[in-house]
Amino acid sequence: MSTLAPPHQIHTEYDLVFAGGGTAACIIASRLAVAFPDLSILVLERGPTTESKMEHIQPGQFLTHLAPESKTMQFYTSTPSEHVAGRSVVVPTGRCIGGGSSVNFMVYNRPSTSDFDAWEKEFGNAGWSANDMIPMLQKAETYEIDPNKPTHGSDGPLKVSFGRDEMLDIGRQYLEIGPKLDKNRPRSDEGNGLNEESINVFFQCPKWSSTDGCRSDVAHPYIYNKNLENLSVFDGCLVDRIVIKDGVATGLEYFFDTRVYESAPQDIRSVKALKLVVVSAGAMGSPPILERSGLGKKEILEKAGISVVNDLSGVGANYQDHAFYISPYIADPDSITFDLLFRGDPETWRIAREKWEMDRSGLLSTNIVDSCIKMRPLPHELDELGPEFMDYWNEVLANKPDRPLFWHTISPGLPADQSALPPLKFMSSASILGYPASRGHIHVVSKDPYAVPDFHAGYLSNPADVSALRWAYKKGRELTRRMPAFRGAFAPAHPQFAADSPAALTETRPVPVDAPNIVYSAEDDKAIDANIRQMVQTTWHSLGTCAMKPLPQGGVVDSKLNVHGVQNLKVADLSIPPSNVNSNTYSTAVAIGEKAAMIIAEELGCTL
Ligand SMILES: Cc1cc2nc3c(=O)[nH]c(=O)nc-3n(C[C@H](O)[C@H](O)[C@H](O)COP(=O)(O)OP(=O)(O)OC[C@H]3O[C@@H](n4cnc5c(N)ncnc54)[C@H](O)[C@@H]3O)c2cc1C
Repeated sequence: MSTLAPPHQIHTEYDLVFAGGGTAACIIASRLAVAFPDLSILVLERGPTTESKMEHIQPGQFLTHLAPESKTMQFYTSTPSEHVAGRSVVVPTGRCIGGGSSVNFMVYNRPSTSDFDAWEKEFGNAGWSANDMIPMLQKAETYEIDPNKPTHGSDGPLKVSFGRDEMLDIGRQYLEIGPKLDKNRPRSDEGNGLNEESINVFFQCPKWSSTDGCRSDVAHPYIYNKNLENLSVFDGCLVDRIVIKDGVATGLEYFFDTRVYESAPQDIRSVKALKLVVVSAGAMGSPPILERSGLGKKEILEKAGISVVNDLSGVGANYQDHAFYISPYIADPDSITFDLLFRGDPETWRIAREKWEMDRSGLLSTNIVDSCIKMRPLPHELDELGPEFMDYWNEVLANKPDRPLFWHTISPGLPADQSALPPLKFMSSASILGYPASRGHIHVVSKDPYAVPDFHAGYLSNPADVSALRWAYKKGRELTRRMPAFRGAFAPAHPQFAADSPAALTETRPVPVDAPNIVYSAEDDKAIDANIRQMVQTTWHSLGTCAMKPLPQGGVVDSKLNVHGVQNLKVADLSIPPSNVNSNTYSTAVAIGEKAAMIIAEELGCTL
């Protein structure tokens, strides 16, 4: 990590200037730089460079970025909330060139057709339906698993594969036991077909990595490996605000970020954008930049001492994530899991490094998710979810059969703070809520770009979300207790059931597949709900804070990504989805990046 003054030679003007150099930004900037060799493009990223760094190349290093002292992650602490047992949840986001793509867990998952269709039909955004967006997904990827599979891509820059090695045994057991336990949910070779057929099937989970054991970030294929002369991407540049004159965005003001360049002078610098400013700082980074520029809700800006340029009430509102609920179980000590790697065990790391260097195999060549299911209640299961779930069901899911309620896996290891864990091997039953009903916000509280924002994650403020995760707990537990590697629940992280309850955590060996399911009492359900509120955390899928909607509905950008009421200013990243997408969001950020590049290219007079 460099701590010297930045060596950058940043000119005073460029044609296009980007605030943020993450997933969407790298794609847009690269596509435009290739299409328009005469255009000068600048990307200012606050985090460090990622070029050729092993922690961004070896997939198995994903958890290292979440260490508290990490310089590649920005941590946002939410205000304490009664809905999560008085806790302040922490939401990290990628903070480096490549953004989330360079630090994420590489789980490959794609939205449902109805997710994109809603953006067009329900929010009036022409050009954003699934028919428009599926080609964007295809353009970006090479689906190494089967390049000819419908809706997948065959020659895009991002590689998708099952990784270098065979699945780890816990992933294999999940795929074997799941369909045996649940006859209505068979195994399939496609869980990402974006349609109804991909729901309620157990499938091997693809990864955003190549068969040669490397992470598929955006920074390497779109930026570093292309070496484009008209594209400058600079690290350690914290964008403070957009310069807006007479309703037109004319450039950016920025500092050199002290977390990357400790000794850099802290004077404010400016750069002109002759044609366009693109804010692409992610769902947590874009609203603060807009607000510091006077674009936001009047009352919030005035309270922060910022002059209002345009009263846009939607900036920073509508915050969404996918609530994540992990229930850890103890695994057979002979299982292969990530736990020793997570704990930093030197011998495990030595072997993993040797394997990766030898033939790109081993734990460092993979992530922690080998198999999964996108689960949706069947008609006869709806009663199990309770009455407070039904309004939500009718509104969000009932008429959209391609939407899951949650995504589920059982992972070999426990990706958590290791300092508090006993030296066991774990398997984690993990559920990610597809379309949480709860909403939060992120707003600035002052002009200072280093000031901690007012962030409220909003998790579980709607009881329907708790009902969904309660059901997920029960489903996950039934599957886990039948897996051969099961050696009992890790009780401190589970609901505190009464000792005489049939739900008490007494089992220490697997039960037969045809064993009866556990019957939970109303008291047990309360214990589960309390545990959900204690345990729920981020899935790192922040989105929706500069929603693409009409202004009267609280929209921030229009369907061409123009900020309402300002010329030459677009937002393009995961802040723009007006509604959520089923599960892991990298693919959606990629599709938005490809779409934004197309929109801007068309406006500049060329078809991509
Ligand atoms: C830990 C983690 C695990 C994840 N796991 C998965 C997964 O397994 N599968 C999946 O599909 N998705 C996953 N995701 C989510 C996915 O990676 C993100 O949703 C996606 O990358 C977001 O893309 P984006 O372009 O919107 O923003 P980002 O990629 O976050 O880019 C925004 C960039 O802007 C920069 N920035 C912010 N403010 C400023 C400023 N003021 N000045 C300059 N630069 C600024 C940030 O540093 C960042 O680099 C994960 C994310 C994280 C953080």
